[in-house]
Amino acid sequence: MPWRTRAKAYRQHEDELYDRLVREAVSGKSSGMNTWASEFARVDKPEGDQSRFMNQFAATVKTTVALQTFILACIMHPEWINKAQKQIDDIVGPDHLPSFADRSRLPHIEAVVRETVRWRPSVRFGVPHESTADDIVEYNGEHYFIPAGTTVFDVTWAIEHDPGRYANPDSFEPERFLDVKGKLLSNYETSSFGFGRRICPGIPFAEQTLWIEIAMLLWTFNIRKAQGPNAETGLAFRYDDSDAGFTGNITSAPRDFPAVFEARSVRHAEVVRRDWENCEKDLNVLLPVAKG
Ligand code: HEM
Repeated sequence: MPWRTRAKAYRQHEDELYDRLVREAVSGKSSGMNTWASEFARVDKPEGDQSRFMNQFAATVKTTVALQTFILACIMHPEWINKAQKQIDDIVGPDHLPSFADRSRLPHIEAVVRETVRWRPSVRFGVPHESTADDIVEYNGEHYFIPAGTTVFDVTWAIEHDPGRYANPDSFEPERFLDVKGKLLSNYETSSFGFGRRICPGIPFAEQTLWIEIAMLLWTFNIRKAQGPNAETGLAFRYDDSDAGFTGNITSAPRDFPAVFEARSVRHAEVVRRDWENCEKDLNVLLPVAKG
């Protein structure tokens, strides 16, 4: 069966599954509880069908925002790129794209993924939760009373930018996750995917997706600022990785920016074209390669 027809069938299957999961979450059937999802969906909103909001949340939070953030980091903090590309070149070589089979031997790419979700978390204020009972929380020797019914935000950005945890938190430095021998530090934890019972269940999927996308992008391209004037203003584009450079409500994505992707060599371009042609012909060619 041609891959587009199969992909359509998968998509339909996925939509049905997703709709069912949303219906069960909204009705409280899945957890037997009065969930945030059901409360949110019950209240009439001018935007209409709330399942669309949830759909959009899952879709946009995914890896898209993190990948845009990664590209902005390549442009604004490029100091680490040579080292990461050297590791890819040493391990993978010039004749094929990286695959998951290389993952354990490319700790630098793993560190780039960790730094991407730390540096500018896609959900920087977390997702609001409502406390179900009175609670007392201890923080830095102080005790705080949180009454039942309080809306609580876990401000991921503040945690990931705590200078007590990370030196120069505003700077993109994947090496912070590596020891002096270039091995991954073992004490990794992140708040970028939330906390506790409702922590993001998509973490392995998100990390794997980001890993393979970042590895392939770095293997293939040099990514740099666009030169020359902005077509709209006639001025050089002003890149911005501050708060003002990001936009969104629950998710926080970089504002649109131009980027140049330059194949690292003629050979790299040939390999990518060859793989692209193969996977255009048959998805079965791509999947085993991606699985490694
Ligand atoms: C870089 C990518 C991603 C980031 C930064 C991210 C982040 C988050 C955050 C912060 C939450 C809220 C957790 C909380 O309430 O404490 C969340 C929830 C959720 N995420 Fe993700 N996520 C990502 C990718 C994904 C992917 C790929 C999937 C699905 C395959 C996914 C599925 C979900 C679901 C279903 C929830 C709701 C969980 C619940 O309320 O029980 N996420 N995510």
